[in-house]
Amino acid sequence: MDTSKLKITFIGAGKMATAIAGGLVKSGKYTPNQFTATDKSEASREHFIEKSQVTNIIQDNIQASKFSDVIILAVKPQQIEEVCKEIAEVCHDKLIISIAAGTKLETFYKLFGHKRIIRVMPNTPMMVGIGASAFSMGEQCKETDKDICLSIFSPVGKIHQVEERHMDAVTAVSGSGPAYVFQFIKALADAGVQQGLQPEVSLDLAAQTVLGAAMMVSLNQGTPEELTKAVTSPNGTTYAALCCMEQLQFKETIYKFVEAAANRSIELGGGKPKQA
Ligand SMILES: NC(=O)C1=CN([C@@H]2O[C@H](COP(=O)(O)OP(=O)(O)OC[C@H]3O[C@@H](n4cnc5c(N)ncnc54)[C@H](O)[C@@H]3O)[C@@H](O)[C@H]2O)C=CC1
Ligand SMILES: O=C(O)[C@@H]1CCC=N1
Repeated sequence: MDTSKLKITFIGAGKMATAIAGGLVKSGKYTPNQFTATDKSEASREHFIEKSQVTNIIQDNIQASKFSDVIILAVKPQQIEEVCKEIAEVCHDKLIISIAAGTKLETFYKLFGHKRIIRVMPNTPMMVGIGASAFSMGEQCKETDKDICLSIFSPVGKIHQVEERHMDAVTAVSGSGPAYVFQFIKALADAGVQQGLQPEVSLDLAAQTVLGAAMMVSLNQGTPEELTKAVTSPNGTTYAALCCMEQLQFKETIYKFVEAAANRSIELGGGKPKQA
């Protein structure tokens, strides 16, 4: 679709809005002047301008919403209600996209008095064009609204449509996921230092290893099981490490922290976390 005339406003110009706008400008699919952003914090406004190249940033949410086709709600879940109540009067004819964790479509239907809402869960690697997002469509969205959503999130990564009941799981896997991977890279690099490597060499080897392994899965070079097998020589070094991982219940540990994130997403949406 032709997105060259699309006007998009971010309400909240924090880390995630910066990643989306910055990634889209870098992709060349959008120009900085197609975006407007608002933020109450001067530090956030300065950071957004520096990282995204978008300079059209103000403090007035109503003014910023009035003249845009699409409003992306990028404040914390705790600020969503206040912000929606503030801008609802100028958003009757606008496509609303929320990226807030937990907050349900049903909540937005009540706050805006219409159902032309899309709930998206993106992640920060959008900033470098390798994001992972999923979305659920509100009941009054037009087919062209889906095209608009794809035109915003697909130039900077992969995107899947999911049923809204799966959004808590998406949030726990790919929304929060970059943080788990950063922790893994840091721990792998620190372990290398413990084994005698220089810190910068170890960090580079760890990050490049995660990048390469993820690319192999992403490019369908094999399933994670097959690819693991190809690294593992009988009674070799990888085998020794994998035995240790199993003993330490590596997989079960991951299940547990992903469950903690999903439960928090359920809570943020006003629901009751599932019992383990
Ligand atoms: N950071 C991440 O990796 C991801 C975040 N999200 C969601 O994105 C949303 C934003 O998260 P972040 O960017 O991390 O938070 P952030 O704290 O970096 O950004 C939120 C911004 O909203 C501003 N703000 C607060 N009240 C406002 C108001 N009334 N009007 C205008 N601006 C206001 C704050 O000053 C802040 O700069 C959250 O709802 C979060 O659940 C979703 C996926 C990933
Ligand atoms: O931590 C959070 O609540 C947000 C949602 C997904 C990633 N960051």
